[in-house]
Amino acid sequence: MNQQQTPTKTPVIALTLGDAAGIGPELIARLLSQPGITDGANIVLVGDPWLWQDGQATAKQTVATQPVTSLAEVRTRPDQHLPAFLAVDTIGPEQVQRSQAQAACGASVLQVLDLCMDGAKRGEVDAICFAPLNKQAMKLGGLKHEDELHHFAEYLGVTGYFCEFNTLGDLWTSRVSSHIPLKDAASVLSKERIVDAARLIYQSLQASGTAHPKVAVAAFNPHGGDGGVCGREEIDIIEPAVRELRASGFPVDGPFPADTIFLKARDGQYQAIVTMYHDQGQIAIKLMGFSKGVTVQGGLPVPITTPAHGTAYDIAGQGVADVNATFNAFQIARRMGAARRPPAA
Ligand SMILES: NC(=O)C1=CN([C@@H]2O[C@H](COP(=O)(O)OP(=O)(O)OC[C@H]3O[C@@H](n4cnc5c(N)ncnc54)[C@H](O)[C@@H]3O)[C@@H](O)[C@H]2O)C=CC1
Ligand SMILES: NCC(=O)COP(=O)(O)O
Repeated sequence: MNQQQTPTKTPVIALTLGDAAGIGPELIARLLSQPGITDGANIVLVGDPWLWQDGQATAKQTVATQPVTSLAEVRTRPDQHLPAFLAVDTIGPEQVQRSQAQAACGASVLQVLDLCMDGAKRGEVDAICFAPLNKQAMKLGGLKHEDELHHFAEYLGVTGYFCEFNTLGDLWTSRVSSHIPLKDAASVLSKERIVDAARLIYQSLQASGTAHPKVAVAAFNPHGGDGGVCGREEIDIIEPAVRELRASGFPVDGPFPADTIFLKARDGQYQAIVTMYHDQGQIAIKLMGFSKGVTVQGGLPVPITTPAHGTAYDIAGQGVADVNATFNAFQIARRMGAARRPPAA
C-alpha cells in the first residue's frame, strides 16, 4: 500500500445512486468502471442492491465492490482498491416507474443522503458526491425546503451563508438566489446576500488554492440597468454591495452586464462570477460545457458535489447518459475531501 493509500490520509468519499427513476444508477456504474477510479479515494457506494444491479445492467458494466455493514468500517479497510458497498433498503423495484417523478424515489434519496451526512458528522465520511436527484420527487417524498441544499444546511447545522457553486474547469459561479420562481428573484436581492455570495466564493477559491481570485459581480437588469432606465437594482443594491466588498478587502469588480461578463471569464479575466439568479449563470456554464459542469454545495462543513445536469428522465434506462460531469463531480469531491484529511505522518 503506498503512502497515499494509507487509511488515515485517503479521503472517504460517499457516492449515492440518486433518483431511482433517472440516469443516476447507470452513471455511477459507468463512473466506477473507469480505470484507476479508486486511486486516492476510499470510495463507499451507498444504495439499494437491486438498484445498483439495475444501474450496472443499463450501463452494461459489472463493478466489483466490497460489502461493508457500516460507514464506520470504511476508513480502515485494509484493501481499498475496490469500492465499498453499503447496502440500504430504502425503496423496492415495484415502487419505481422509470422516468417519472415519484414520492418513493424522493424519499429514498433523502434517506440515503441523510445517512451519508450522519457519517460525515461522525467523521467517517470526508466528502459526498451524489448522482442526480429530482426536486419534484423529493418534494413529493418529504423535502420541506425549496431544494436539497437548504435541507443539507439545516441537517448540518449551518448558520452562515450557503449557495450552490457551479464550476466549469477553473471558472466558478455563486448565486444570490437559486431554486425559487423567477418572478421572486428581484425581491430576494439584497446588499447583504450579494456581499455574502461574493465573500463565500472568494474565500472558497482561496481555500482551493487560488491566492488572489478575480471575482466579477453580474448585474441583474438588461445592460446593467442602463443607468437606471432599465431597472434600479444595480444602483440601489449591487453597486453598494460591490463598494462594501472592496472597502472590506475583497477586490471584486462589477456590476457587469450579465450577457457579456461570461465572455471575459471564459477568456480568463475572472475566475468567478457572482450571479443574481439561477439561469443567469447556468445557461452560460451549460452552453460552455454541458457535459463537464459540476455543482458544489457551497458553505457546508462537508464537501458535497453533484453533476450540473439532472435526472434526464427522457433518456433514463437507455444506457446513453454521458458520465463526464459525474466524473468531474467525483474528482472535485475527492480533492476537497483530501484537503480535509490530516497530512500523512
Ligand atoms: N445533480 C443534480 O442532482 C441535479 C438535479 N437536477 C434536477 O433534475 C431534474 C430534471 O432537470 P432538467 O432541467 O430537466 O435537466 P436535465 O439535466 O435532467 O435534462 C436536460 C436535458 O439534458 C439531457 N441530459 C442531462 N444529463 C445528461 C447526460 N448525462 N448525458 C446526456 N444527456 C443529458 C437530458 O436528456 C435533457 O434532454 C429536476 O428535478 C432538477 O431539479 C437538475 C440539475 C442537477
Ligand atoms: N440537485 C442539484 C441541483 O439541482 C443543482 O442544480 P443547479 O441548481 O446547479 O442547476
